[in-house]
Amino acid sequence: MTGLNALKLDANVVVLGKDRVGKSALTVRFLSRRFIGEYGNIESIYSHNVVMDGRDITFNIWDSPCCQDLSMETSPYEKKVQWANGFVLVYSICDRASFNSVTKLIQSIKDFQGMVMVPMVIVDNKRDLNHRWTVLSEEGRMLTLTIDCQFYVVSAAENYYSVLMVFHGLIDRIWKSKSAIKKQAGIKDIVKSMSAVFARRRTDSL
Ligand SMILES: Nc1nc2c(ncn2[C@@H]2O[C@H](COP(=O)(O)OP(=O)(O)OP(=O)(O)O)[C@@H](O)[C@H]2O)c(=O)[nH]1
Repeated sequence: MTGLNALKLDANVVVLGKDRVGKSALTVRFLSRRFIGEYGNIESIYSHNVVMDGRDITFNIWDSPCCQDLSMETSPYEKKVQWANGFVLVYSICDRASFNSVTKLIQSIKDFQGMVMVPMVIVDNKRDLNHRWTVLSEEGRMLTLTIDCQFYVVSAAENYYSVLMVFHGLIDRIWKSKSAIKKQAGIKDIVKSMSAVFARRRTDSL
């Protein structure tokens, strides 16, 4: 269960994207600061505690092989999406189809979560392979403008800090969205108790 108090947050994060875009590389880079090259096809949930901006964050990061991500009708996918508080959507600059699949993922997440504001970030990975690009970073930037989310250009192979920024940015979004939900729930409680008081007064005066 996720929770929010003054300085503590549990965040369930799902990393999604087409095959071989670097989902595991990105996740492992964040968790261990390392790039190990080959990662296999194992589905894993990693738990990781960090302190960010004075907040105690527990990340639960679900890294799964691609094909499950793109079979959007299946219930494991739906379950995963509903479990998440935030999403890292990855494409590779060398793979145009992976960029197109991010657009589909965004739509499916919105459909399953049914929320207006779903915290997500888009990651343009493998920037070290600039000579093999098929997707311009401007295209990724344009995509984020249409859905109000953050955009990161990274190379999981070459740089730890850019990857760290991805998870930093996402946690900020999750934090804000949870605070907004809490506030809304608070307002609803106040409205409920006021309605109860007025209803009681009406019955008393009859
Ligand atoms: N040059 C370069 N290679 C990368 C980068 N990130 C990942 N790779 C390589 O891309 C390949 C796929 O990386 P993975 O992290 O396994 O990709 P994935 O998205 O988890 O793949 P699936 O598990 O098949 O869905 C591996 O050979 C990685 O070494 C990067 O930033 N630059």
